Amino acid sequence: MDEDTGHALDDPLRTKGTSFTHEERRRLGLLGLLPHAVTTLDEQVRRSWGEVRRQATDLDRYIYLRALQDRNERLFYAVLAADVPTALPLVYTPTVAEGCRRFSEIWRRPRGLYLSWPDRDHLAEALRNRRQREVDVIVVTDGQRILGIGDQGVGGMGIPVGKLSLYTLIGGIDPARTLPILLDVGTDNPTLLDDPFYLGWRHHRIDDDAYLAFVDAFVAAVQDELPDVLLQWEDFATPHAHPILERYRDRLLTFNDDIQGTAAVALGALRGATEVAGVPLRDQQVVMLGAGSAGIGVMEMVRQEMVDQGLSPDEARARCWVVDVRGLLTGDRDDLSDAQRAFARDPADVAGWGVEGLPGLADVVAHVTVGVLLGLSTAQGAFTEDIVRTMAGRVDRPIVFPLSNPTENAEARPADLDAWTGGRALIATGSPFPPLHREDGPDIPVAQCNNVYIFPAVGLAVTAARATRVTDGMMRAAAGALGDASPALSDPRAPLLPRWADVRDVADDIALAVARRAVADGVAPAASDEDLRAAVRRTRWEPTYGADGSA
Ligand SMILES: NC(=O)c1ccc[n+]([C@@H]2O[C@H](COP(=O)([O-])OP(=O)(O)OC[C@H]3O[C@@H](n4cnc5c(N)ncnc54)[C@H](O)[C@@H]3O)[C@@H](O)[C@H]2O)c1
Ligand SMILES: O=C(O)C[C@H](O)C(=O)O
Ligand SMILES: [Mg+2]
Repeated sequence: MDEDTGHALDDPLRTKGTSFTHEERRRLGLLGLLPHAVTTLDEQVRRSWGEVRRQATDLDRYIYLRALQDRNERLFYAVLAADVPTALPLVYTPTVAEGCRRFSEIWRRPRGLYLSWPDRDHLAEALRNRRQREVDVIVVTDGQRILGIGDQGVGGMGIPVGKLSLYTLIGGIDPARTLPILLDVGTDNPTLLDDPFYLGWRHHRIDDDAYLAFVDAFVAAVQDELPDVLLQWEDFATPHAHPILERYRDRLLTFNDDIQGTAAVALGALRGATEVAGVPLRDQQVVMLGAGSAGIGVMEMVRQEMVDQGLSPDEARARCWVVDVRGLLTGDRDDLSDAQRAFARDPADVAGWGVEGLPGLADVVAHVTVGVLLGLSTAQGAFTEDIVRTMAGRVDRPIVFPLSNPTENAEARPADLDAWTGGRALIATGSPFPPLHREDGPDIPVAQCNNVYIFPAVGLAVTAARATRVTDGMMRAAAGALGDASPALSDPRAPLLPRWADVRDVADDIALAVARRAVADGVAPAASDEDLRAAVRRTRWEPTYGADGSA
């Protein structure tokens, strides 16, 4: 935003509202425009939390906080920082799902860029109209696969907005340098197409070559305008997610959060879990329910980790089982993508099971000593009592991660998993759940195995280190540093992932590890550890008021 023409009171990046001092009010032409009292940021934060609590529903809290973000960004981030565990589910998963569903109904003010198919010949012009001149991070979606709730069309914008607010809260990226983008290529959601208030382009989705040409044109415009930006792909449908990542990953500073960020957080959580279970990943049989971009992304990294732990690629593959809506991925199926085919089992592996047709999850768990059960399937309740009890009958500490979002899509509820396994299950979920109750001690928080532990730190790392690519090694480094920070490594009763109170410190550690790896991989300028640590510290933006109204 142009600082010279904007009014300090109305510019969300500059305003302090009632915290402008009397001297600033005189100097900035604000005298008389505010009530007399001068409040501190801390008082504004407490007052805002009172307002948040007073709202009737979480959707109302989301609307309140989004409006605050549009009004006064520093206050918004100070509010979030004051109570991260309470704020996170309100601005992010799961409430953001409702915010996306009802996007057109609750619309207030524009934020970010809407690049629509009818404007396809003017994408560069639209990009030049952005309010932020310099941009460190773009999060872009086309709204087709929002969390586990499907096609939300233009309503998908809630996701880039929410993700970028966590880039700032957790990764310290300056909010003035973040840009949410929605590629509006239509929607196939009949409810939205029939909704008189729908704000997107009312048309069925453009697909195939025309879609790819549109994405190409978008990327070309970004490369022209913002060549150094980190471009994060988010919530693209699986048939587009992998091809898009492969198309651009060697040409841009880019990654797909659902594929790579999810893999890194899952591997990080598995570190503490396998440690407590006393069985390293290389000795586990791992089952994934769901063969979409998220599930396959996680299994790729799991397999790579098994190889790093000493297995051959074939031995590692033999420990991986992937089940989708039809059943087990097997080599005789003709409906698998290349990425899925890498996990297809030889039909001979299961021939002796006596199952007619493709084995399902229950069959796999009945015939294999499964130690790790992961869910990225969107299938509510798919980890049934029978399946979990069978698993728990074979292994001492079953590792069970129902990772689908939002809450209602989870494959199981932690309290049920806890009950069915007599408290032996090692659990992490994608969405937040209440802590597990213990008669003989304090409640145990359930780790939220969500890529929010990863992407803000990756953004901080590439910005600080001035990286030009996101390599697989950098994502592995993120997983490793997160795993090292697991509270379960020192206390087997502790959650598998760091507490929210520590998440910003952990992001610094992850960022340092990722930056180091970027230098080692030759995709960032040479720098010592000390330089990188200083760069991470320097890059971090904090939600405080400057000495006057101009900063
Ligand atoms: N925790 C996290 O950080 C995180 C990150 C990314 C994605 N996710 C969640 O993962 C889920 C999947 O995302 P995606 O992009 O891979 O989706 P997707 O729709 O591409 O894939 C879903 C997969 O699950 C399978 N499936 C669907 N119903 C099933 C059923 N009843 N039984 C067995 N398999 C079934 C499908 O065949 C498909 O392979 C979403 O809910 C998303 O929110 C969570
Ligand atoms: O957005 C989230 O909460 C995680 C993940 O990116 C998802 O798509 O579910
Ligand atoms: Mg996502």
